[in-house]
Amino acid sequence: MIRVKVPATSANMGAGFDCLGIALDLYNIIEAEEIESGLKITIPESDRGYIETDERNLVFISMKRLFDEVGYRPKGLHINLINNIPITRGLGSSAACIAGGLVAANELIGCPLNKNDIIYLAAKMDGHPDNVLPALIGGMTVACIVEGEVKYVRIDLPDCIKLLVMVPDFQLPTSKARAILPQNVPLQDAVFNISRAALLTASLITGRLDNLPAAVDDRLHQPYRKGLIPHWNEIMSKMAELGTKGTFLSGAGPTLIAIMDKDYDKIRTEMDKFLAAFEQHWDVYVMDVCRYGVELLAQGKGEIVCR
Ligand SMILES: Nc1ncnc2c1ncn2[C@@H]1O[C@H](COP(=O)(O)OP(=O)(O)OP(=O)(O)O)[C@@H](O)[C@H]1O
Ligand SMILES: N[C@@H](CCO)C(=O)O
Repeated sequence: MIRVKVPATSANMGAGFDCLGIALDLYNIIEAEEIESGLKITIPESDRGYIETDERNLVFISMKRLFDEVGYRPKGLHINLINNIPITRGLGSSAACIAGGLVAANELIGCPLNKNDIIYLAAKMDGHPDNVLPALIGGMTVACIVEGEVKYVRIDLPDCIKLLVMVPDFQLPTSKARAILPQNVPLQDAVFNISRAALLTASLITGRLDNLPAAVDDRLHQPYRKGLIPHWNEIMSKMAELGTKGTFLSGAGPTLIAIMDKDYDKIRTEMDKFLAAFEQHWDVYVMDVCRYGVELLAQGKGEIVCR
């Protein structure tokens, strides 16, 4: 039996559409073993109706993709899923299936693929590397796909940074949140975003946290998606008033994330109270960045897979 622990992730971080991402201290566990025949997928009772338990399950699809890639045919497969990452909320639940499923399959058959093979396969499956890469290697990642390879840098953020993660009680499929984006954007909007994505990355590397509220601003996706998030403007104003270092839509939404460098619990309590006035229910968490990405769990100990 292989056990893999894979983190939630937040893509885009405002301006870095499809290229920036960060791993969060919140995990799913995938257990997998080869059995004599058939496919058996077990999931938590609370996920019934949300997650498929047949060949359409994304963990199975990802494992099969790796087996096909190396020409391996398992006799049968048992997959057990322990899920903590909210589904379809912009916290990389699908990327966790892809990253965790590929790593579990690779480990199950003696690691025929190396780290870079897995990163590329995962990015191809998800269509962009901004969730799967931090899920695999942890930290904050900057990445693009170039000629059959993912070119990337992994960044450790300053220790004082924690994230306020605000998860509403409704789902927003990535497919729906991508379908509303325009196919072309004005040159000024492209310049607006590349300048801020570069500023965000450079500021996080050098500790210039004062730049962050401006650096997470975006014109490529949030202006189109914010209509899908009730009370967007009020929430953004409140976050600025509380002195956070910038708030952004997590991935395709609907979760919102604020960067904090102090007063973590005070801000969480304030936001909890503020959001309670709205008709949707919001769960509000303070989360650390996950530094290591996917881990192989063996006898209670974690082993980092993608060093
Ligand atoms: N634990 C899981 N097991 C199997 N399938 C899952 C699991 N979690 C998510 N999925 C699949 O992924 C789909 C959600 O993917 P989607 O890209 O819409 O949201 P997300 O990954 O949570 O958000 P984002 O990509 O914005 O971070 C679900 O509908 C389901 O098919
Ligand atoms: N970059 C992606 C992340 C969600 O998969 C998006 O914003 O659509």
